[in-house]
Amino acid sequence: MALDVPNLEVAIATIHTLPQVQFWKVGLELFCASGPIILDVLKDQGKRIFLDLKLHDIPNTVAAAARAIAPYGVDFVTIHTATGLAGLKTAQTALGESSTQLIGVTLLTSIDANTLQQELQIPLDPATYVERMADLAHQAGLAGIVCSPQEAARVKQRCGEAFLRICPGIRPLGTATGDQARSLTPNAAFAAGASYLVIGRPILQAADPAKAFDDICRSLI
Ligand SMILES: O=c1ccn([C@@H]2O[C@H](COP(=O)(O)O)[C@@H](O)[C@H]2O)c(=O)[nH]1
Repeated sequence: MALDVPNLEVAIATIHTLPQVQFWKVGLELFCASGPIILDVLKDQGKRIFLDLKLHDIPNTVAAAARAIAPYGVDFVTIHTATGLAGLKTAQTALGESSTQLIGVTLLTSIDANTLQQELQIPLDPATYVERMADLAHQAGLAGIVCSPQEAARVKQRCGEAFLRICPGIRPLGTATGDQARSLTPNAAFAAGASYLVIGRPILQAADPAKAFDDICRSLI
């Protein structure tokens, strides 16, 4: 679950409201507000951690950032695949013996074909662009990628089962799509080959977040 909340106090309250959640994603908003202390809070409670910092810089800088992140002992950390092969490789090497798995963000799930082709002037459809980025991440030795559930099946077929497909852009029926442009329901996402689903607002903004979480889990059985 995405712990997309504004500060440490709200984060702690949210973790207590949803004790059944075992794997939390800490993103830019919370990490900038709280710093690494939120990681200690989650570790003290035995939770798994996905640190979604989406590194994107020159190879020397992403490697230095990865070296600084390694001692946190999180499960996953993200880097944009558009960093390029050299940056992906140096970041992967910089994590060294750490158990943290490096995950490449291929194409943000908020980007649709029109934005990709007209605004960003990339002459590919999203699925083809994601495939290219998945290939780069695979070649660089990363553990997997973030992609939309709409591309999960193609990436699984291309890069193999062991290469993780972590999918945000998850929207249970009847929930607002918001800024997510390439989404699927939880059930359809797993059926398409997602290894992990990342879900934030459909649970956090529900009238009863614990019920929303349980309903999603039940929909997967
Ligand atoms: O391509 C991406 C990469 C990361 N995210 C993150 O996932 C969650 C999704 O939250 P929702 O509220 O369920 O939309 C959020 O933290 C994003 O930063 C993504 O959506 N797409």
